[in-house]
Amino acid sequence: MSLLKVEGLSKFYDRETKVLKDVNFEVKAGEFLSIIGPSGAGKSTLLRCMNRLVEINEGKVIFNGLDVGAMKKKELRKLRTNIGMIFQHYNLVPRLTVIENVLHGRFGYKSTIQGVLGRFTEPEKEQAFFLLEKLGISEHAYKRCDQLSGGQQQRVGICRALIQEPELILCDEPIASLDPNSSKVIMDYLKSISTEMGITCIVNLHQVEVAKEYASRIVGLKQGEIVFDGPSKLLYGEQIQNIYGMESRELITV
Ligand SMILES: Nc1ncnc2c1ncn2[C@@H]1O[C@H](COP(=O)(O)OP(=O)(O)OP(=O)(O)O)[C@@H](O)[C@H]1O
Repeated sequence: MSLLKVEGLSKFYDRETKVLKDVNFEVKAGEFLSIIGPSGAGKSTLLRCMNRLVEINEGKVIFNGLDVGAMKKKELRKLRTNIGMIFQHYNLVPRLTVIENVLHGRFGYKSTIQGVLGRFTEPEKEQAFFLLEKLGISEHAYKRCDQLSGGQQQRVGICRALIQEPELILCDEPIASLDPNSSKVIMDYLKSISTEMGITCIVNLHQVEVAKEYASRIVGLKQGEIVFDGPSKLLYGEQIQNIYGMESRELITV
């Protein structure tokens, strides 16, 4: 059974423009999939329909056999603990410490009062440290997040997603704000999360060459439609040109 199924998904923010048009694909547990496409193709919107950060207008998103579009508040909360998310601009609370930001990933398991009071158990704190160590940033645990570099902040974002114990991690342009060295570190960690922990990863990327290097499968989106879906090794110049159009000239070096 597939972990995620997208069936006939369409999305419009206003009546005139359909941002996603009849999108269909399935993701199996353990896959490392990249969604690529030019700016405005609908990559972020597609990712956000999967955990309903944006509402679905037509079609279905099925996660673990459950209809995401039909979920009520409580089910949606449960879904979002099961699906971690990593953002281009990290979405951390800058004035809070690294460890506090990581522990925020446990909010989905808490009552509002426990969350507000920052009541976390010892095993949760130990797990937060374990993850920070795994991601090589435990020495920064008590620093404010805004004292960290972009690459380090993104690693905090990954820890926050992992402490949720998710089955799926959605990554929305995780390296778009990072230099090449930090980008490699982040992509290597995401890959190891997938291979070592068996967590399914869907990664929106601008960089075709990075998608080809890391993802086993690529979905190419153009003006809200899937124009490529297949193994990364089968994505060549012609398909890249089809996805990116005029923008593609500088991309066809892969
Ligand atoms: N909240 C919103 N309200 C109205 N229009 C939106 C909203 N979010 C996105 N759009 C529009 O939907 C289209 C797709 O945007 P989206 O961010 O999903 O594309 P993208 O492929 O992720 O682009 P980028 O790579 O530049 O982030 C764009 O035309 C964008 O302007």
